[in-house]
Amino acid sequence: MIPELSNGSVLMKDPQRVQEILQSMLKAGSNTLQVISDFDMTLTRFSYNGKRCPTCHNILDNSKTISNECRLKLDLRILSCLLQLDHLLETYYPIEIDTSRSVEEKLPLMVEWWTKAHDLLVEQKIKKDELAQAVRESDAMLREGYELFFDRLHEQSIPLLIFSAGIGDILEEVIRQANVFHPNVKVISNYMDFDEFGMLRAFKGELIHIYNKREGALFNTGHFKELRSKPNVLLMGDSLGDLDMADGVQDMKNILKIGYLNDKVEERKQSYLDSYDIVLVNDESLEIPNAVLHYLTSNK
Ligand SMILES: Nc1ccn([C@@H]2O[C@H](COP(=O)(O)O)[C@@H](O)[C@H]2O)c(=O)n1
Repeated sequence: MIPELSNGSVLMKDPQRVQEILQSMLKAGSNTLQVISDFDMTLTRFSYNGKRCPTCHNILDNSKTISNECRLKLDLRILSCLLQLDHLLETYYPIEIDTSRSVEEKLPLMVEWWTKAHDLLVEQKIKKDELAQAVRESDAMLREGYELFFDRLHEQSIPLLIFSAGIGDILEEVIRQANVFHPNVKVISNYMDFDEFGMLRAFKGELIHIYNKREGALFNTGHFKELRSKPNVLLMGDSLGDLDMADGVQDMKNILKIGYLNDKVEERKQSYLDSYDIVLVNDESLEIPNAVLHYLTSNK
């Protein structure tokens, strides 16, 4: 067994099954492996020094660049938008992680959250060239060990699909500024549509939220067809909706699912143990995915 799997933050319902999946994937070889990962709160930290870290959406909500400009212009309408975005987070995030509500009950409310937030962002007239500074000034942080994670996947030519219900333009900027946006990384997410003056006017394509990643995966069959020779999947997520991210994979042989349980641990522990092979509780690092990748690529 991988020694790191004995860490205190690691929970497994069936360690024997994890061992079998790992052995089967090792035998198949790392040239048959692809990684599919969620972004917010999976590749990025959930908290740092006791303070919540921002999601892609929050980076814009909290942006000093954007809000300072609004203040300078004394544009109260835009300032009120920023307050409304904060209010949306306070209203809808507790619903997202509420274990007493079913997915069916939450789904329309999640669509409502994403739609209202995107409408408010469009109202703010965000400029494309403000995004890099908003990310630079933000508290967004990739999890500890991210260089090793991204660099090893790149060196070993293992494709990494980042499948996010966040904002693709922001997510790309975060990994670009961290110097890990390597050519083996592909992103499926919500992308901004800018007008000819570089002003945000809409979001492109179908909305991706936390409960429709299956549709998103099936819509992107082209990507998965290209990876037909890679039927072994390491999946990483932080919500139960992330479990659908590999639904487009062609002729899957093995899948190892690693789930970060960041919040409401006691209420959600059992459902995570029932759904993910490895559950990482309050773990702000990529130590376990890195140990798994080290194991799977060690005999190449
Ligand atoms: N207006 C919004 C909508 C969603 N979020 C959070 O973003 C996360 C989605 O991104 P993934 O990379 O995890 O797919 C989701 O968990 C929401 O909490 C937000 O902050 N603001």
